Amino acid sequence: MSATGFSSTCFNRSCSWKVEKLSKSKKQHEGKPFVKCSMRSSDRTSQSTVRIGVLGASGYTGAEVLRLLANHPQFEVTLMTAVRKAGEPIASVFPHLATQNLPDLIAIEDANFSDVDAVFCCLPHGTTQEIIKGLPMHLKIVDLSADFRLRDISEYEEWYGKPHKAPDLQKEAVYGLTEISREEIKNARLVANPGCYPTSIQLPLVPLIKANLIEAKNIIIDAKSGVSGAGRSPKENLLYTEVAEGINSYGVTRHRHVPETEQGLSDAARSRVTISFTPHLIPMSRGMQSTIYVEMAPGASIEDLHQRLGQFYKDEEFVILLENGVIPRTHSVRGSNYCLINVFPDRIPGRAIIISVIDNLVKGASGQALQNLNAMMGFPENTGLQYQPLFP
Ligand SMILES: NC(=O)C1=CN([C@@H]2O[C@H](COP(=O)(O)OP(=O)(O)OC[C@H]3O[C@@H](n4cnc5c(N)ncnc54)[C@H](OP(=O)(O)O)[C@@H]3O)[C@@H](O)[C@H]2O)C=CC1
Ligand SMILES: CC(=O)N[C@@H](CCC(=O)OP(=O)(O)O)C(=O)O
Repeated sequence: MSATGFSSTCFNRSCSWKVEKLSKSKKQHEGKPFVKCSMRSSDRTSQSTVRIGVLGASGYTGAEVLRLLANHPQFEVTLMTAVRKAGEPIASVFPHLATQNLPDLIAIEDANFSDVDAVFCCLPHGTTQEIIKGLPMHLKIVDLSADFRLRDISEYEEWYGKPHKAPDLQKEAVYGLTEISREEIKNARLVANPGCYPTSIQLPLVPLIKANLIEAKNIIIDAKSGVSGAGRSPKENLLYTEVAEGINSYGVTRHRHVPETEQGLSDAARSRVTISFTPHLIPMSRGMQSTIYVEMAPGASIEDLHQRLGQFYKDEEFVILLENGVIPRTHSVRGSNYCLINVFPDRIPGRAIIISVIDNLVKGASGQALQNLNAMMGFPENTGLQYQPLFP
């Protein structure tokens, strides 16, 4: 019994121990995650618990992994790293996570990876490949950066402008677009989690290209992202004054998600696909929309495209084809792992407009990463991911 005369079961993950309630009012917090486990995390580790490291836990995708894991009964965060924020408790970096029982942030050099079973790498591009190289072989790794997404190392070096530091690891990395590569992901040790734009584009296009319902040429993508897509590190172009009340195109003709997207579409087409892609930064914190203009194959109709996507994703929990005419909105996926898609007739005969929306931090990053680790560890893919969208 706690001082308030009330005890409750720890809400965080698989802990079945009694915990002390922090609030005076039982009614106010009953059944909600406003309880703090009084045990040390090492006491809670049991055989069924998977010990998780979050590298880069003080960034946006790291924070999102932590938020999602609060609802995961088997994954227990035992290691969290940072650079500028190393040494700080998570509550001082992210007060919204203050009620979770999490270890303090430490420098990666001080991490003991033998006490961890799996890691989410939420680190900047280029740093990940060096760090992963030094990790023990028993670890399952989901890398959220772009370091292992491009199979062709020379293409990586061309688009990222530097030599790849772990080309051997690239060979074993599996590209983690879950709904498309599930079987390989299940057996992978290292998964390269897709970029947010490539996720929102490939999910609708891959099934259509595979079924020869659209031409794998003349594909035009106009995409928009919320500002969290650029990470939490301060940058001049991300200042409120630069982003608010405006729209900023960037990476015009040369965004690094072009080769990643073309790689996936080319695999689907079994021939080289090139795309026109222009991303935009828009004044919202999270969310992403890709509006995609395609040429239908001779004889194909909007109904054929709609039917194919509905059929392809009928057993998928997270990819949803909307009813005819319903417009996907970023508000309808905010905070969730869903991708909503729909197909519309273009005024130009023979062409179609496809709209796809995701939350860049969830299906576009941490949610898909958790979906992948679930698959790799043999858990139901939706574990910890059953958040309804936050609307409006
Ligand atoms: N944001 C998004 O929507 C998406 C991001 N991604 C990718 O995920 C990765 C993480 O992105 P995001 O969370 O947005 O980035 P942030 O900039 O928000 O966070 C980066 C994290 O990495 C740490 N870090 C910075 N430099 C180093 C270093 N040299 N060595 C070790 N750790 C370091 C930071 O620590 P500290 O804060 O202490 O400096 C922080 O914890 C990136 O590769 C990004 O491209 C992928 C899909 C979508
Ligand atoms: C708004 C914004 O800046 N977005 C990022 C994309 C974030 C993402 O998906 O992915 P990766 O960085 O992991 O490739 C960009 O355009 O570079």
